[in-house]
Amino acid sequence: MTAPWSRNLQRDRCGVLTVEIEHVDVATLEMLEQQGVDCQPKASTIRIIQDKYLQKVHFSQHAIPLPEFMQIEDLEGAKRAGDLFGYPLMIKSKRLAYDGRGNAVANSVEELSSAVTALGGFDRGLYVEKWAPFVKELAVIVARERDDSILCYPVVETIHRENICHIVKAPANVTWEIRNRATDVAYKAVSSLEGAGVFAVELFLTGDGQILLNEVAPRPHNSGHHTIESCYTSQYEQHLRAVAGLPLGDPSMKSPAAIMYNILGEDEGESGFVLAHQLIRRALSIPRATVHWYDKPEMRKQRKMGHVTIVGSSLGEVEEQLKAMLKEESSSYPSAVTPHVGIIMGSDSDLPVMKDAARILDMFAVPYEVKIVSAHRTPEVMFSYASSAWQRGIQVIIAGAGGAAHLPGMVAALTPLPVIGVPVRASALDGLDSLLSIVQMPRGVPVATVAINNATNAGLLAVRMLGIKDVDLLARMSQYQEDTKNDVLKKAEKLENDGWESYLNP
Ligand SMILES: Nc1cncn1[C@@H]1O[C@H](COP(=O)(O)O)[C@@H](O)[C@H]1O
Repeated sequence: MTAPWSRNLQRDRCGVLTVEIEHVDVATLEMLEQQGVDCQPKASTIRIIQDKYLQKVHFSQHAIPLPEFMQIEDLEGAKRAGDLFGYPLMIKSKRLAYDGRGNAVANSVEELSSAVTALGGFDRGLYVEKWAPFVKELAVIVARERDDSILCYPVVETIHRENICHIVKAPANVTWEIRNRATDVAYKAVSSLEGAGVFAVELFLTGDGQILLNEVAPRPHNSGHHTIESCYTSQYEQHLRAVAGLPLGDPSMKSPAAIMYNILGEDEGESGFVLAHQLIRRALSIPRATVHWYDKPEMRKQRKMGHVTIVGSSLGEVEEQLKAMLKEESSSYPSAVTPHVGIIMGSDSDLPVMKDAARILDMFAVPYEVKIVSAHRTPEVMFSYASSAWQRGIQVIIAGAGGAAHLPGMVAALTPLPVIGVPVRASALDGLDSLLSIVQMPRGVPVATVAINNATNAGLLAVRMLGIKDVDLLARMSQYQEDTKNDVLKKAEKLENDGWESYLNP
């Protein structure tokens, strides 16, 4: 196949690779210019990509699920579409529709003609779409090689305000099944097109779990800006690799979560610049935030002037930091260090035992939280704690309880995180009751159970689990084992040298 975007690759004497781009849309040009690329595009375009109506026809021919649509040429046609699809009705311009431009909603038949006028009239080339009852908007950046091989980036959630992309959350907070479905539709859509490079596939998630294709942008896209900081290969690098016929890079995320916030012009002119700079100042005080300023000469309301990406260990964490950044009076930000381990126990009477897990985590400098959560006395608290822990960035839960110790098992049933159970000796049965309550879990819901009252081992096991993706932590664990061994060797030597009687009565 031919690669529509690049035919001539040249390397100058300094080794700079020039990619001659032949087919490019206006948004790509803007994007490349923002990245400091000098663009001199040729005039030719690909119809299927430039004309959104034809693009939709193309996708429907490939049985890719999308909202119903039809072309309109006059007011009568628009009214017929309204009768067929109902209101609100989405009216779109076939070309040059992006960043909120080229879309208008008619809420009733009376609003049809003003919506059409707002789009520049029927001569612009319009089509209508049945309103998609979406609960979330998702997007997938898909990279396609010159040899047609395809790689997909993680599914993200895009949040729009007045039709303009406002926030992107990566990965999207949806089930694994929905992520797979979204990736599948994105993959099929890009497979049905021609060309090499990255494509942004915008999708609707409906209330009944359907994924509908909204639009495909054949270029790096706002929904992929986060990849610069959060993925092993940014969408820009990937785009160049793809058009240049070089091997594609790894599209997976190197940080568990990222949030991207578009800096939109809040006011015209100088006062808009002042407001944007205040926001940037706040963004710069967030430890893992990166500011991108596009250096556009003119500030206009709602114009994309730059963006901020915050990466972190969970969506909950980066969302909190973004929230703080957007509060104008805010001067302090939630620390980048969120607890990695949750230590929970059924009662404060368990604390003398459970404190040992906290001591170990302190020793290894692992951030943690300690809470009282009872499966029987505060079941609602237990439910919300366990079901939100993952999103908040907790990676391991240590749960201790005595007697009818149901806390670890119930928590394990409510979270995909590993749960370590500590049987606490709390009753007349000497802890055997809690040991059996914790260890005898049904198949499918595992709890790693330590010995009665041995919260120390729970702490150590949590450190080992976290060490899987933290080489420093694993090295410290190895040192701890070395120190423990040396302690024993020293004692053995002393016993050998002093004899047992003076060892016991020094
Ligand atoms: N199983 C259970 C449910 N809610 C609390 N417990 C456990 O009951 C024991 C006695 O709690 P308390 O001292 O508050 O009476 C504690 O070990 C506590 O984990």
